Amino acid sequence: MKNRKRMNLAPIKRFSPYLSHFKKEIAFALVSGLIAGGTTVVITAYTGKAVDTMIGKNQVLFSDLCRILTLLAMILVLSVLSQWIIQILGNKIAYVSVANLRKDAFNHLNKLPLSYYDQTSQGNIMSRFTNDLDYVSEACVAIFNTFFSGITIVIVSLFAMFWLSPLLTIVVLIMTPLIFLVSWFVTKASQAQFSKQQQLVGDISGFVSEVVGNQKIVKAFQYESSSQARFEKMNQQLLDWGQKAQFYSSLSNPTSRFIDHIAYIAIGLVGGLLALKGTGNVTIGMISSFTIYASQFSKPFIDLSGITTQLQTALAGLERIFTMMDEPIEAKDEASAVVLSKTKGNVSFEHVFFSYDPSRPLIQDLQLNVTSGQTVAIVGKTGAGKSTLVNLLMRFYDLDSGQILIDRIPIQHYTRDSLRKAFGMVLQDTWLFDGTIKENLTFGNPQATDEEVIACAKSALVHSFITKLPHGYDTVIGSQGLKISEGQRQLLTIARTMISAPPMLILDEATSSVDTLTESKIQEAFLRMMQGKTSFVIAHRLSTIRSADIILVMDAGKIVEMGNHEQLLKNPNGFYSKLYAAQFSENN
Ligand SMILES: Nc1ncnc2c1ncn2[C@@H]1O[C@H](COP(=O)(O)OP(=O)(O)OP(=O)(O)O)[C@@H](O)[C@H]1O
Repeated sequence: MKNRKRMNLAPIKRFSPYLSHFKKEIAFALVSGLIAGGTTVVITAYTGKAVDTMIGKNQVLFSDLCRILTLLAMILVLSVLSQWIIQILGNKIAYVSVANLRKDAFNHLNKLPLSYYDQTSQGNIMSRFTNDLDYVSEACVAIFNTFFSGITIVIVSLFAMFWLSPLLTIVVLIMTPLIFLVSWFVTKASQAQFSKQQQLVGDISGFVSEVVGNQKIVKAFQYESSSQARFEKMNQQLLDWGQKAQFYSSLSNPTSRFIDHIAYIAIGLVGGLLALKGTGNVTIGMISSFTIYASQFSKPFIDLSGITTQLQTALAGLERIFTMMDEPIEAKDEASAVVLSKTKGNVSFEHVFFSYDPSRPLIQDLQLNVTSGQTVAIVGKTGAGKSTLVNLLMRFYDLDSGQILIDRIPIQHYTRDSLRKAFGMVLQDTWLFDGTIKENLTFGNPQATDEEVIACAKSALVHSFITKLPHGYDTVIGSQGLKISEGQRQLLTIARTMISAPPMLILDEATSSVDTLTESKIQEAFLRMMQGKTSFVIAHRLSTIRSADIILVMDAGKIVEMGNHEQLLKNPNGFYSKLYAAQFSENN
């Protein structure tokens, strides 16, 4: 059986509260729609009357004609004004309600747990906020504009036509479904091409951003010609579909005009016969009014046929955004949760079990006690679970069972914000935003004084670099400003963490892309920052590992060995000894 695509109207119900803020505007737009529809119909009737004042050569009733034309001009102003008001109100209702929905959706997005981001691609999330919501606002504008004036025009012109001539009205009513059907078929054919085109545009922009964002890799692997070929293939496809879409949509105007004209002919023919027979007081003016009524009556139907596919696309967009808004947010803080303001930095893991995917157990029965000021170096092969440990400390994910305690209180008894604030994080991916160096440095502590900022920058060994820049601490960095090296970025993030003065630290030692001098600077800055603070370091440098109070050796989510450097080396067959021999003995 053919699988028919049905319109799912549930998203409209869900979207209606966003429209309900605009009751006044909707009422006003409906009144304006009534005026616009009414005046359009009256204008048509008076145009017919004006024609009837010009019966033939030397038979023009000038005074009547002038009176009708003056009246027509006044009604025309009213009609244009009311249509303009409808458009303004329609735009306002559409764009403000979609802006409110976008705000709520972003607010929800901010509260979603990391697991949602793990499962959903970035492009997918972004397209909901851009394309999908754009379709919704465009469809809203189109619907409001068609709806508010269209409905009244259809109703009033139908009454006017019946009042003038029921027989001619039947002719119009027979033609209207035909006009609607033809426009609907043409729109459907072109929209099918347009939506294929839209999807391909999305694919092309994804491809271009991937190639642009990975230019170094593209160049290093000489991917240019393959990427060019792939791009050209997509581009050609886009051109083909675009041309097809344009071909079908170019049919829309001539076909609906053609049927319109057939309707005119039918009205002229039937009207002429009636006039000749003297049936129903049909006049030439009335026939000319009727041709206009016929096109006014059918226009909203033609518009409607154009909107149905637009509406479908918008509904699909609404559904996607609401699906995202239905995703469960991070569990709220417990009602009795306290703020972790001053911590001594005692951290323990008690029988912690955790897995990202229940079918693949990861952290199993992890036990660890860290006392205030200790440095914990976490080492292990790739995929051992080092970053996972950090994710759990920050409560990015909740445990399957067991407890993590800070100062003997389970972390879920603290507010999430205060818990995360208690840790300063410096990861491999340095994050700096477009802005001045000072703004970047004080991001975590906007109240920091200039003296504090400078002291921390000195301690992070980045002050002299900053002062040599053209505008010192006010130098703008980022895409619009100065480009800085990876090592400098690292030092700036270290300074930023020092300025926000967190009681505990989570560090991921970057090993790549810096020269030896910068490397030793970063290491020194790290050590200064760690002084006296409980620190968890995903460690790659031998010196950090050797000087750590506790070395956690992880494998497949378990702590396989624990102790300090000397203790662990005592077991020559142990995991650490082997790791040490493999990775560090040369440097030693
Ligand atoms: N968000 C996630 N969703 C599902 N599985 C994940 C997720 N993050 C990590 N994993 C899996 O959990 C395991 C441990 O990953 P983790 O990132 O903690 O290792 P790691 O020791 O930090 O590795 P590396 O040194 O390579 O960074 C891996 O098998 C990884 O595939």
